[in-house]
Amino acid sequence: MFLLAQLQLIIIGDSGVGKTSFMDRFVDSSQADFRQSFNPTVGIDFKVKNILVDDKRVKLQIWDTAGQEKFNSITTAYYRSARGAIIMYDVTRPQTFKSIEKWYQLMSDHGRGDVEVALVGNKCDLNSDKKVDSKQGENTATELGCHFYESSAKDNLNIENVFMGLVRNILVNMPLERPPDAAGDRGSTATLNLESKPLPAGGSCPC
Ligand SMILES: Nc1nc2c(ncn2[C@@H]2O[C@H](COP(=O)(O)OP(=O)(O)OP(=O)(O)O)[C@@H](O)[C@H]2O)c(=O)[nH]1
Repeated sequence: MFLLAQLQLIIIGDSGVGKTSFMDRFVDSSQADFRQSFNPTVGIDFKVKNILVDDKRVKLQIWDTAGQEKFNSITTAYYRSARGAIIMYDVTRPQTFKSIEKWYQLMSDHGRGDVEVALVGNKCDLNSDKKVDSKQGENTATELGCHFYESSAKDNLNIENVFMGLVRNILVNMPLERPPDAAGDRGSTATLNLESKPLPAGGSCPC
């Protein structure tokens, strides 16, 4: 049976942690030139990517939010429609790690009760400047009841694992619609009973 899901995911976290770079890398992994310059997001932006998860077609709409606090009233309005949220910090800036609590609280206040969350420590390519230990990230993820990864948008490390892991966890509990061209009975729905696949071993950065 060919099933289709449309999912909205949102990326939140302090300004400069790498949210835009992370989304851009996922949507276009062949990106030859990593953008070193920093152009803070104004308000909110989104990109779409179709993916195949365990032979199911999924259309992802990824919302990239501005990390600057002055945009919070705009960005939180988008939390409600997100099935999955990536809360990101920068492993070289402890202040961005401290902010996780604030972002998680905002998500709890404005998001869906069943939102699936992934905690991501980005910029793990900057190993010599790393100031937030992987263990701290793991412990916080355990407290929040979510999965933990370290990533590098620059070196394209762990990015696909984050998105695939998040989507798999969402799909386990989600009824999927058959696309009209594949369903004899238009508009009918089918419940997909996906087995929860173990997340890739070692979400931590190998660098
Ligand atoms: N070394 C390194 N630099 C990164 C990485 N990801 C992003 N950067 C750099 O960090 C800076 C900020 O990246 P952005 O992706 O614009 O950050 P953002 O979180 O979207 O920022 P806001 O839009 O203000 O919320 C840019 O100069 C990027 O080149 C990474 O994995 N490694």
